[in-house]
Amino acid sequence: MVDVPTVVLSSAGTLCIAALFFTIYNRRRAHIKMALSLSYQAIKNILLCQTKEQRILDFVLKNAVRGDPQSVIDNIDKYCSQREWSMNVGNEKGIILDNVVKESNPSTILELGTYCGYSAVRICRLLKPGVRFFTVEFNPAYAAVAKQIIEFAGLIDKVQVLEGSTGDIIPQLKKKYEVDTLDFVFVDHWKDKYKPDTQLLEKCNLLRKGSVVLADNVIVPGAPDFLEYVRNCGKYDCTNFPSFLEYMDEKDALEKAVFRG
Ligand SMILES: C[S@@+](CC[C@H](N)C(=O)[O-])C[C@H]1O[C@@H](n2cnc3c(N)ncnc32)[C@H](O)[C@@H]1O
Repeated sequence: MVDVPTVVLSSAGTLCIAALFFTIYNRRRAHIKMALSLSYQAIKNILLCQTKEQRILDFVLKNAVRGDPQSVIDNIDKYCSQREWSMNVGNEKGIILDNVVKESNPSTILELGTYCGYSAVRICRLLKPGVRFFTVEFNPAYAAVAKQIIEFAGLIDKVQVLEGSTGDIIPQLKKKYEVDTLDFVFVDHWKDKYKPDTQLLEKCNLLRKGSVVLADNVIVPGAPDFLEYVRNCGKYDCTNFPSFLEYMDEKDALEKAVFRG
């Protein structure tokens, strides 16, 4: 015999659980999609005995034009939008990055987080001769792929890939790399390091009045402590550039913080 109160209660319970899952999915949609995509890639890596970054490199070597940075960028975007999601800044935010680089016309640039070298190629293709560009990466496998991609793009003379953690390398920039101050910093490494590394740049006197700090992914994965700091510490003039997460239909943004000196 059907027990009506039990059926009603269990249906209500099922509905509540479904609503809860739906809410969590909606709030964390980008994170869930990324996690699913990365799990699929991890299985593919094991089956093919090759990393995704090596597959990106192979695709570039096979399809892009040697010495043509734009064709390198286009082919990375093609691979990552059509085949395997990757954490490059991507084309939509890349256009904002291009505009901020062009308008600040930098002579000395630091990038925190190289990965496969996509943004390094993207930035360096816009730079006049003689500009110094340093990019920091602590994963040796990523740094090796980045160097090959940068070399293929014809930009190896413009770029110094510094292998190590940002916390170790930033304090060495003045003495070891003869950097006076930085005109432009692209912050795109692990999000919990955005705020401490920005403060480290200040502490090491690497920022001057007008230095531009441009941070990616301030919405997804998000860097709330960094945003709170640059917007409220009184040392920066901030502008937010809303956009979309690389290769996904999810809102993200870049934050530009100009040091007041
Ligand atoms: C989002 S990816 C960089 C993407 C790249 N800027 C682009 O758009 O093509 C972040 C990279 O930062 C590196 N990374 C994270 N924390 C770091 C740290 N503290 N020091 C050096 N590299 C770091 C990671 O290994 C990863 O390759």
